[in-house]
Amino acid sequence: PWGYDGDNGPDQWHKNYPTAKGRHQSPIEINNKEVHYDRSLLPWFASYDPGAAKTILNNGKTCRVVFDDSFDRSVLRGGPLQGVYRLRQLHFHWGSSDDHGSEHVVNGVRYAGELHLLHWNPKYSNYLDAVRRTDGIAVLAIFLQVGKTPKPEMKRILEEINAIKTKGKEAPFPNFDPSILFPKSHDYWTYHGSFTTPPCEECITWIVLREPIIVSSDQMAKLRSLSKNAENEPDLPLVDNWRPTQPRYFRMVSASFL
Ligand SMILES: NS(=O)(=O)c1ccc(NC(=O)NCCCCO)cc1
Ligand SMILES: [Zn+2]
Repeated sequence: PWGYDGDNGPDQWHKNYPTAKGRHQSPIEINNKEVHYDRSLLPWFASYDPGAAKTILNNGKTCRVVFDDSFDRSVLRGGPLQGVYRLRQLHFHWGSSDDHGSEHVVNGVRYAGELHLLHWNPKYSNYLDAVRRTDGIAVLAIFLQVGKTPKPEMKRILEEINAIKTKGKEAPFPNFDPSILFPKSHDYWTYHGSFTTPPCEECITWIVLREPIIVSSDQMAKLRSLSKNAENEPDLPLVDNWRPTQPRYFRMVSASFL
């Protein structure tokens, strides 16, 4: 199956997932020179119910928190979006050291990691139907920057890491409102793109926050202590689960800020 290593890595994905060579792939480089300020862009709002949080799991590719998305319980609205989008899961991408790991790159800057909060459009009957639509999915992306004064709210997720060390491990993760992880500023860039992993469907309205959240080097090391193998297999560190930037082609990246 696909992965991030040489033989099954991002350059090979298109062999089994032809969409990976599409014209609307993610992630991309976001460069100030090519961004268009769009003063008609509205602010975005998240209204999340902490009770919607269910479990945290290691699927061998990332660390994912799953939410109850059986009704409009935790939603994202505004920004470039029409209507509300339901929060389904959040997960992370990170590197093997603090100097890289994010998927999107801003003016040549790679961050240590990137948090993705994935939402789907309930005008479609279910998630799998939404991933087949260009306006089916909205991902809020937040950069993780290593610094001295880490965000205490990250602790809750990282404390659970010990319970999901290996692939397939899952633990209850109740009472969690991910909006506590948001940075102060809601400034964002937005563009149309894809899943950053196979099948790489081009169904995502990306909302990439300009302001990173600060995490500690120890917190990044905690993420890197996850293994991509199952419990009874040789230990393989789960690191560098990020896709390199893809060609922007004829897409416009809009900014909500000057
Ligand atoms: N990194 S990302 O673009 O936010 C992302 C989110 C979900 C997924 N995969 C996912 O939801 N799989 C479930 C069914 C996919 C439909 O083919 C892949 C990448
Ligand atoms: Zn992601």
